[in-house]
Amino acid sequence: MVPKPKPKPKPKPKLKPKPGRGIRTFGARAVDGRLSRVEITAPPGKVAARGMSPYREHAHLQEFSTSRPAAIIVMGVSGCGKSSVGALLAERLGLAFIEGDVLHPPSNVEKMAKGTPLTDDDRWPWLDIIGAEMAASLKRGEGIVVSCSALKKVYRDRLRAATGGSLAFVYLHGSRQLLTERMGARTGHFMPLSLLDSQLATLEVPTGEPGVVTVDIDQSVEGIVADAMRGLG
Ligand SMILES: Nc1ncnc2c1ncn2[C@@H]1O[C@H](COP(=O)(O)OP(=O)(O)OP(=O)(O)O)[C@@H](O)[C@H]1O
Ligand SMILES: O=C(O)[C@H](O)[C@@H](O)[C@H](O)[C@H](O)CO
Repeated sequence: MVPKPKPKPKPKPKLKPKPGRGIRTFGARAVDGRLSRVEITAPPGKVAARGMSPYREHAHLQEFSTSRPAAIIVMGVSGCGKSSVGALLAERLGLAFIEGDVLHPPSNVEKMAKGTPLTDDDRWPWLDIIGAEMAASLKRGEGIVVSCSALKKVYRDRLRAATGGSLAFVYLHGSRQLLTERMGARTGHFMPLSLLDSQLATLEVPTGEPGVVTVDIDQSVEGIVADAMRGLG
């Protein structure tokens, strides 16, 4: 009896990437003040990797529609330079700037002007107005810089929640002596120097919280803004 020839094993199909489908990876970069998620697609069969030269020339950068505008709060106690730094930072980033003090209910400003520190209950409505303004900007697809004391962690967390969590803080840090000098030299502002100690006592330093850049204010406004921009990345 002649043995039957064994059937030839079928050749395994070669794994072929589907046309046009490279392997994708993601990164982030700042474009015109917006934090953008970028897609890097390598040609079929290659692994995409940011900065890896063999594939770099094939890499295809594509901005995603999920790119998020930047939302930044410049924070700290009275007289630390929030308004001066916030305005210049916004200009440098090409973003709008909101002076948070103008959003205080008039009763809050009257209270501070009389030398009485604000309470949590005074600040909640104000923080909610700031949060709503920032959220509205982001919804329109616009980045925004706001000056706001944001002295306690609960206040910052409320602002983070209002903006969907994508909020950066630039914390302006300075000595009591320097703050006293700057507040003392300032004229025509409702905030009396006598409230500085209550501001410092209320401050919960944010260093170490996510998205916080701490900058020393013992330098020019330009220097502070340059440090802030480096820290923001
Ligand atoms: N880096 C700096 N060097 C010198 N002077 C500064 C600097 N930053 C701010 N100033 C001055 O210090 C004073 C306080 O600054 P600014 O009003 O910007 O602080 P602020 O944090 O917005 O204060 P507030 O919260 O009380 O409104 C102003 O007179 C401002 O011109
Ligand atoms: O939370 C607060 O106690 C206030 O926001 C103050 O910080 C002032 O608004 C500001 O500093 C103006 O001088």
